[in-house]
Amino acid sequence: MPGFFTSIFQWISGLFFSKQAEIAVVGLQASGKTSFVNVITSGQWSEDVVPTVAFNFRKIRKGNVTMKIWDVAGQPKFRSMWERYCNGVDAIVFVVDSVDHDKFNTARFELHQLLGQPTLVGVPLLVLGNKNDLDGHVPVKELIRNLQLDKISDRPVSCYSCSMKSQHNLDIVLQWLAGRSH
Ligand SMILES: Nc1nc2c(ncn2[C@@H]2O[C@H](COP(=O)(O)OP(=O)(O)OP(=O)(O)O)[C@@H](O)[C@H]2O)c(=O)[nH]1
Ligand SMILES: [Mg+2]
Repeated sequence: MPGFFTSIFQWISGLFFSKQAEIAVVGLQASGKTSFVNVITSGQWSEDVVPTVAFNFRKIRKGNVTMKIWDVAGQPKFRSMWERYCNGVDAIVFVVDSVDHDKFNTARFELHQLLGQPTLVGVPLLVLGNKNDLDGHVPVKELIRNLQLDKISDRPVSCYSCSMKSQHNLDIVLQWLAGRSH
């Protein structure tokens, strides 16, 4: 019976205190965007993820926060779509494969190109250095340097090292996202 009253209380407080956050997840192909969305949605890690074509849309509820998430494809032919999905969101999540050193230059170029769009001025940015379960991953400090995140001054910027596979740091990532809700 106490469980019943707790559920009723949670339902009622959800009605009065519910918040929303709309989030766009972008980054180069195979950086782990879909894995990120899968893990935070279902808590399930899987090696078998197919490359995204165009985009996936997911809606999830974490506590009293409902998140609408655009998981946008990262292959070159889809990158011109990123701006459209980032326009009007509460946060942009840019996922980087922190082991794939050869792609840091391209990631930096695409990120700064995106942030240079007049429609996206001021939108908060979260950069995730993913795959830190693997040897050779770069730490946050190096990622900040490689992606020139210190040159971004027109919006709040955060950067975390994480792993979708081990779920390392996903708690602080979710906290950061919940902090963008309104
Ligand atoms: N070891 C490890 N592998 C990961 C991690 N996250 C994702 N992967 C793997 O990286 C590959 C690409 O993951 P996806 O989630 O499909 O990447 P994506 O960014 O959505 O790729 P596109 O949809 O093509 O843009 C898959 O084989 C995943 O299993 C991680 O944290 N650690
Ligand atoms: Mg994908």
